Amino acid sequence: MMMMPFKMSEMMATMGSTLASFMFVWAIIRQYCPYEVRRFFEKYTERIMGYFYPYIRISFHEFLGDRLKRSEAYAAVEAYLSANTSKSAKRLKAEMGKDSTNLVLTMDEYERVTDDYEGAKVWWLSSKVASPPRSMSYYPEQEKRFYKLSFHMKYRDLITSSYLEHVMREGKEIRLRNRQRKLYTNSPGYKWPSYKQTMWSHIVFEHPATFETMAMDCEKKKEIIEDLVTFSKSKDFYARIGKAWKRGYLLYGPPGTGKSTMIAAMANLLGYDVYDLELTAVKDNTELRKLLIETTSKSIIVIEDIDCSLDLTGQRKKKGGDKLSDDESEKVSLELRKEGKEDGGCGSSKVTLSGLLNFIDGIWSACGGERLIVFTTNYVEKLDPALIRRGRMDKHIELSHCSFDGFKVLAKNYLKLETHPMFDTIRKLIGEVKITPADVAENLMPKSPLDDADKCLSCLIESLEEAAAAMKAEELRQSCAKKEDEELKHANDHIKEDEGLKHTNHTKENGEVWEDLEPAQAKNQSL
Ligand SMILES: Nc1ncnc2c1ncn2[C@@H]1O[C@H](COP(=O)(O)OP(=O)(O)OP(=O)(O)O)[C@@H](O)[C@H]1O
Ligand SMILES: [Mg+2]
Repeated sequence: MMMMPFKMSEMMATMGSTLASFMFVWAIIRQYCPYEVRRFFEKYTERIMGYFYPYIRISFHEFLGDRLKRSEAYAAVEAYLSANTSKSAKRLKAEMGKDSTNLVLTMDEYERVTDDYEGAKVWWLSSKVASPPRSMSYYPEQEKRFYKLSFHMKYRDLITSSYLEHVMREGKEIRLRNRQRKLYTNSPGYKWPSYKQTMWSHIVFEHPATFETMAMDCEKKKEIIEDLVTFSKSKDFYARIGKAWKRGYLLYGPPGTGKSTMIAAMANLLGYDVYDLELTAVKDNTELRKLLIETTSKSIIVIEDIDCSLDLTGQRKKKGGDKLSDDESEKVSLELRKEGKEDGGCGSSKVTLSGLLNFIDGIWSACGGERLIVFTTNYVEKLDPALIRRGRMDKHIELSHCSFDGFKVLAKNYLKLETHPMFDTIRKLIGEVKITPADVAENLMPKSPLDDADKCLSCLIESLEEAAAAMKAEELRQSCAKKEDEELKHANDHIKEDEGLKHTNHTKENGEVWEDLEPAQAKNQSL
């Protein structure tokens, strides 16, 4: 028993010196050995350490295997750490954020930060390893970045079930908030070369329109905003009622009333991407379905001017307007193909109404979820009722001529005016004439640096007066035309009456006919 302390201290000394020599060897290996040797030692030291080490470690690699796509989990961790730990980290990396307006700070390489979650302490390390150069590799760099999460094994359940879920959820939300939104198109002019797998091409979506800047009735605006926000928060509701999480909007009204502007405002309100679908460039229903599958969630699929996009009956029309038979249609198709005109370009689409209906609410339409489908048209009455029935186009929104409320929004946007002595005149005139918000906006736009608010408002009043005069002249012309029509009709009726008396045909019971006789004379003859 007396020997124990001595033996213990001796043992400790031996262990210490072994560890020191091990560390020394390890330092030399790290410094001078080639990658393969280093990796070999790393593997075995990690295994040995694993037996004694009370901590659990989880790695999140930026690229998994040979995949070129960045790992979603890594990106979520990166976003989470940049938002939650950039205040505690001492070494940070700065990168330009979206819109190139602000800097985003993230942990620098080999930086370690701590995080607390329900009483558990965890450590995050940002690191990278050098991977061996591959003979067939396309990319020259061989650094693989990863995050390592360490925590005590007593928190295993808490961390693996709850903390990681929390990190992923928050990270994804932060990424969504910070991401550059995109405007996609399937137009052939923008198509990727065929080796690219996607059918959509995109640019950054930067439209500045918001509901605040939209000129329209305040109540209607509020209702639309509430509808959109409710939709975006209704994932569970849609799941409960067994309906795909999507909603159709039909925007209709004359040109220049803000249909396209409203789509941009919707995208900006909800933070969605926009897929601008050019139907005439879609070859057939199969291609339409492929396009649908390639859209992501949190997006708006837009078909503008749906009434003139296609003949959505599934059949081509002859020049005279009659439908072609299937055979004739196929013949035309072949001819067009021979002439090289039917290659997916405009006007050669074989998308049918049923294909489009399937696109909107067929089984495939449920993939992805959280999507708005928006149609715009100037002529709602031209559309097939099946296309716009509730359930497909759930909300019909009419965008109409500019009201005084609408004008006030535009005056605030363009001239920073909330009130002005000229507003009364404008209120009176705008109630009498039909003017689109686009026309009002054009009048309020300063045309030279010297144009002030008074000049712009006078310009608008002038336009409104001209429109009022034109409207009165048109009303007068119409009432004159109506009067003339009535007089003409009256005169014609008289003539017909006279002629009716002179030229009535009279038939005897035996079938003989007397013509050009007065009715009384004819009656006498028949007797
Ligand atoms: N309601 C509105 N609020 C604010 N600006 C508007 C509104 N309507 C039109 N504008 C202005 O007019 C321009 C044209 O509007 P927009 O393209 O949205 O009209 P539209 O209804 O889509 O027309 P079209 O039927 O011809 O496609 C926009 O750039 C915008 O500046
Ligand atoms: Mg438009």
